[in-house]
Amino acid sequence: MDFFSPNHLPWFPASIILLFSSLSFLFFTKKSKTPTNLPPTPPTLPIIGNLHQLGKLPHRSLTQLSKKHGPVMLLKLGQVSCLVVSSPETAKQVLKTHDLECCSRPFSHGPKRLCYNLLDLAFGPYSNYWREMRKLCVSELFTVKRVHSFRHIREEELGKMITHISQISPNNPVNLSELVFSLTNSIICKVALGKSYEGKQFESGKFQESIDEAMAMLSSFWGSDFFPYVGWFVDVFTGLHWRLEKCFREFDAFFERVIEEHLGPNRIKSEHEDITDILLGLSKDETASFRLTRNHIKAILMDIFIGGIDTSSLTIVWAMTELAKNPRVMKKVQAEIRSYIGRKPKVHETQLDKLNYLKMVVKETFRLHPPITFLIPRESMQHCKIGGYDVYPKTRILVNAWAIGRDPEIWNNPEEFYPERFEKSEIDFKGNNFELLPFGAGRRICPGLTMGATTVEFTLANLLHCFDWEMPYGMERKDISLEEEAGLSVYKKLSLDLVPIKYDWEGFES
Ligand code: HEM
Repeated sequence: MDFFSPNHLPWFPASIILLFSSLSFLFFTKKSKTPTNLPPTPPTLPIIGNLHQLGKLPHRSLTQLSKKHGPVMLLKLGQVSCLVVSSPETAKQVLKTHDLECCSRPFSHGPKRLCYNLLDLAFGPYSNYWREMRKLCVSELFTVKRVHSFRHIREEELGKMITHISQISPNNPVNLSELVFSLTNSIICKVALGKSYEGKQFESGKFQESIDEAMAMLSSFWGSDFFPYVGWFVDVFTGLHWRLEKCFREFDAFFERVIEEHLGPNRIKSEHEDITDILLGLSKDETASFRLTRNHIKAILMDIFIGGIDTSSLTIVWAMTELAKNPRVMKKVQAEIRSYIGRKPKVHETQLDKLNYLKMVVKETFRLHPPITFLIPRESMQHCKIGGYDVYPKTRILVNAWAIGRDPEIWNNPEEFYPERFEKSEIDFKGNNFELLPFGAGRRICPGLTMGATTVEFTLANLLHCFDWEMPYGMERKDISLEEEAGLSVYKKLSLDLVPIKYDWEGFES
């Protein structure tokens, strides 16, 4: 039969259509027959899915769920598919083997507004822009050399805190949670902005409250993130929209003032550049791959505030809490520091490398209390397999670093604070060991790792060198609370109050 003869011409297009529809039928039927191997999902409720199972402390609830359903689970959070991984092997697959497929960030309304339409590093999706921005930040702001150049700031601010504690009347407790927050806040303000701000710049009058509010906006449950089309109504109804707008305006006005001060004629040029100086300098570079605008600078400053203050301060507070509960470890780490430093009044940053047991104490603190328990959520961009299960694009991914740190398959007596476990172990927190992930790993690993770890070690070394720490009158060690409160980071719910006893150098024998 000649299909091209004029008599058969109408059949030709019809057959083509038929052929294509049969092929596509076969193709789709074949595809639907390919078994998709989705990870196990705990039982869901209509509409909300697994949201009701998150509870007040999601890192703990999801650890419990993973004990039942395994180290790879697929949750339904409203309309959003969310993969939760809770073992070193599966974390490695997300953060290393499939890092490229899994290194975007899910969209969220809080970060979008606070981080200038996601011009920042921490919450921006993976893109050419993000890669360039990360390169610029890593090579200009977060190098080891740069971290060392801010040493004078850490020394000055810590010196002030030690003097303040020394002046507390005998037997009076100090609120270490408040003091340490104020310390890391002053350090980050001076590093980023050149001077410390007490909070007068904000309506609340308290810097901590403004930072807390920003953290709340970033970690809040945004209805519109999980229920497209209708969720915005929940956000308006709960007042979140209004709070976000107010928080953004306050920070924006604050950053604007700081930038104006840096550009103004009255600015006294200091021998030390702060991060705003560096960014303003880079914004004049016409050869750069992209031109930094004010919004880029403000977005990076926002990341530094959000990423740098709470994470370091709450690690120091958790470490002091565990040490106060474990006098054996406290004495051992103090003996190490004091025998190495001798009668000198302070520990210098250059001496930290010799304090091996202190470093183990810090690792043990990160193991039990990683500040960002799920890291910052990631989002897959392409299909990949994690733990043998299919993961499709646009899946939100949570790595439960908290669960991994307490997994009895990996750690002996995981609930015990026992720094000696790191004595003969190579495990570190720099992103190569997936058993210990306080800073994450892969393309999105925390660029402030050196800055954060140095602040934590340096502060602890000096607090432990200069003072002995006793319990407040009428309180026993077992009364010290380990209760947590979850936000973007996991805090100690009740403040840590301890009595500082100035160390008696006369009686010291080295
Ligand atoms: C003890 C201190 C700190 C801890 C535990 C910590 C932890 C983390 C974690 C878990 C992440 C997410 C990693 C991932 O998604 O895989 C992160 C990202 C980030 N951190 Fe830190 N951090 C600390 C200190 C700092 C400091 C001091 C700064 C800045 C001055 C900083 C800036 C950032 C930024 C900008 C990101 C986003 C990186 C990206 O998405 O590319 N952090 N941090």
